[in-house]
Order: sequence, then structure tokens, then C-alpha cells
Amino acid sequence: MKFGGSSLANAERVDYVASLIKSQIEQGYRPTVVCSAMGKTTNNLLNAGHFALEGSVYIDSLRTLHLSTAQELGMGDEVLAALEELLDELKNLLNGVSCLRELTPRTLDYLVSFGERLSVRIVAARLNQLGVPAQHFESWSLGLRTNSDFGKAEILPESYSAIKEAMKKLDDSMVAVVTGFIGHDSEGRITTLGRGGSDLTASTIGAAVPVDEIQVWKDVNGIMTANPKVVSNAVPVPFVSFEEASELAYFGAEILHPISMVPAMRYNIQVRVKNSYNPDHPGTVILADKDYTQLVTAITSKRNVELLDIVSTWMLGQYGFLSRVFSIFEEQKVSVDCVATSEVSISLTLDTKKQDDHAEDRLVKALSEIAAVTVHRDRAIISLIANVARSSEVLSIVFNALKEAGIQVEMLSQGASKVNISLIVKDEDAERCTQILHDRFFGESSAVGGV
Ligand SMILES: Nc1ncnc2c1ncn2[C@@H]1O[C@H](COP(=O)(O)OP(=O)(O)O)[C@@H](O)[C@H]1O
Ligand SMILES: N[C@@H](CC(=O)OP(=O)(O)O)C(=O)O
Repeated sequence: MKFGGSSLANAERVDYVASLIKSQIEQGYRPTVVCSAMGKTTNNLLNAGHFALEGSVYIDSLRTLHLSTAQELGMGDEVLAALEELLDELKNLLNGVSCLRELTPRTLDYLVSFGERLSVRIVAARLNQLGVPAQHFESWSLGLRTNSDFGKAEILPESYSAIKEAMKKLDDSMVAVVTGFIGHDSEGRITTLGRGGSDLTASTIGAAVPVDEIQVWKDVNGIMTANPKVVSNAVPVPFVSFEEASELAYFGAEILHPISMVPAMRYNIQVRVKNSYNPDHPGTVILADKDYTQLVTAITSKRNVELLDIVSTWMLGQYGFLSRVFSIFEEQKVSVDCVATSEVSISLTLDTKKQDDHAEDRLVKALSEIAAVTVHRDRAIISLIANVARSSEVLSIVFNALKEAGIQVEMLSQGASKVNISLIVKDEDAERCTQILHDRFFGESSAVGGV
């Protein structure tokens, strides 16, 4: 059972989550719990780091949230002292940042790790108060190891057997409450798995044990037909395949960490997305295969991307053009989301959030030696997670709807065996486009089932 920040926002929510875990145990389940940081703690830690860089050390709101949660729940001195100890360590770190005026990726990972290290102590303590024996763990003490790519570390394959062995040794009657998001590299330095990475921790531990089901508890009734913050009539989708869930996550649905499905998929373990605010709702089940009863499963958008048009000016054999272009992307370490090609031209999208400005400048300069490059900024990728075997039907509905709405599609990308049809539109059209397509495929009042 993985609980994200939205499920652990305050004392009331911590109490609620602990009761939920207790009720699962009473029904005969033996959960392992993975926790993210409480509420917006990770963002607040990042802000505290940036303030420290400018010379002000401020942790009052972080201190208040964690200590008042523990106090409101009537936790004893031992728990308060453990939290104080971590908060002092955090303050020392920020004083260091403020003195040195330096915040490296490695220090940032150490800094944000405090969120998860604080929350697991509070959740385990609440379970103990409710009479459920529980113990908190930093993920590394259960064997989770990563490479040293601070900020977006990858879990090392040997973690699986190490976690399996470590979990076997734990007392069966005790609930392990484990930090999501953070790990250790081989030198024992704290790393993070990228924002939203607790889903990946849960999926890795679930696959390593292995468990019967990996549950990720969110603040919505599962994966919805669109982001409910954009499309108010979005409805939950009962079943999605691993492939669909991964494409949704890659293409902007913040509900899951993009690579969190990989361990579950590899070990074929069912994942369920549940709502901690509405636990009786069945949520969404993610499994290996599903039967398609509808054309489109969900629609998602990725905002503020750049579209690059690359047209060959290379007078040598055209067969080398694509390979030369992509080798430049590899050299500059710039990743691409969507691609459409002809023999002499390539259109592709870049996620501006993922790249540093200099890498992009270097990329355009290098590409300009072999091609005419045009950069179109402020674009959005609208992705339809769809039954691609019926893509002509999907596309005819899409183009009719967008023609009526006067929305121009600048690029289209669809793989032969994938579940994703992506359209590139101007960013200013993104929300309207998502709503219009959602209405067409799922009906304006969104009866489940749709077209
Ligand atoms: N297709 C989608 N289905 C459900 N939620 C979505 C979708 N796309 C984006 N979201 C957003 O993801 C959020 C769920 O994540 P959240 O509960 O905040 O996770 P966590 O607590 O793990 O950070 C929702 O509040 C919603 O705004
Ligand atoms: N706390 C981390 C990791 C995480 O997974 O959080 P959440 O489950 O609340 O998205 C973050 O905010 O990125």
C-alpha cells in the first residue's frame, strides 16, 4: 500500500490512513506500506533550499507541520525527539547551504529526503498507537540501491534480491513502513528517483517480495478518462493495461510516475489505483492485458513542449540522415517524446522541463550543420490512449471535432503496435482540445463506456 502526499496531508489524514491499514490487517491482509512526504513537503524542502542559497534558513512551517501532526495525534516524547533530531539535521544542512551558497544535485537529494524520513516515523508511530505493531524503514536499510544519477536515480537490479531477502527476515506480525522516493547509491549517498518516485518504490518492493497486489492510494477514484482538474466530467476507468498506464504517465498524467509500472509489468503483478478519500470505490486495476470495449481509454496532455522541424540540407546519401540526426540527440543527451519522419525531414517534440537550455542550444547548433532547423515553442502534446487497431475510426472522430473547433493539428504520431495516438497543437488550445475530444469520446455528461 503506497500513500502519496495528498493522502498524508495532515494529522487527520495520517490517522485515517493508519486506520485504513489496520482495517486491511483485520481483513487478513499483510500489507507493507510505502509513504511519500506529507502534503507539499517536498516542494517546501526545495523552496527552503533555494532560500538558503540566498542566505535565509527557514524551516518553521516544515517543523510545525510534522511536530503538530505528532502532537495532535498524542504521540509520546520518543517520537517527538526522533522528529526533532531529523529537523535539527535538516537545519544544519540548510545552514551549510547558506554558508557555502551552493546547492548541488547531491545536496538537493539529501535535502528532499527529509520529507519521507519524517513521514514514515509519524505513520509507523500512529499504527503503533492503534495497536498495530509497525516499524519505519529507510528504503536502503531494506536493500534498495540506485545509481548515482542524483535527482533521477535508477534502481539497480540487485535491489530486487536484496529487498526480497531483507523482507523475509522481518517479523511477520509487524508492518514495515518504508520511505518512498529515496534510495542510497553504492557509496551510501542519498539519491532520489525523480518527482513522484514513491510509486516506483512501491512497485519495486511489490515486485521484489512479490506481493499479490500493489496498491497506490491517491486523491481520485483511480485513473480517470482525463485529468479531473482539466475535464470536470472525467470518469474513472475500471481497467487499463500496463502499457496504457505507462503511456498515460509518460504523456503527462500526473497520476503515476512514468516508469513506475515497469517492475510490476516485468513480474506481472496487478496494480490497483485507489482513492484514500473514498476507499470503498474499486478504483482502477492495471493488469497485463485487457479487452477493448471502447475506442479511447483516456486522454492526457503534456504542456509547454517544443516542436522541432528538421529538414535535410545534407547532400550525401539520404539513408544516413536519420541516423546522423539521432546521434546528435544522443551526443547532447536530449530526449524526444514524439517523432514523425519522411526520408529528408523529421518533426519531433522536446520536453522543455527535462532539458537544460544549454543542451538545447548545443543541439540546434549541431543539427544546423546538416539541416534547416525551425523551433516552434509553446506547443502541447494531446495523447489519446486508444485502441490503435481501430485508429482510422479514432482519427476520423478527432479530425472532425477539431476541424469544427478550428484547432489545427501540427503533427501526428502513432506507432504500429502502441496504444497511443498523439497530436501536437498550440499550447493555448490544449485545454479546449482535451475537453472537446473528451466530450466526443466519452459524451458530454460522461457515461462510462463512451464511444
Ligand atoms: N488521468 C488522470 N486520472 C486521475 N488523476 C489524474 C489524471 N491526470 C492527472 N491526474 C492528477 O493526478 C492527481 C492524483 O495524484 P495525487 O493523489 O496527487 O498523487 P500523490 O498523492 O501520489 O502525489 C489527481 O489529483 C489529478 O489531478
Ligand atoms: N515526495 C516526492 C515523492 C512522491 O512520490 O510524492 P507523491 O507520491 O506525493 O507524488 C515528491 O513529491 O515528488
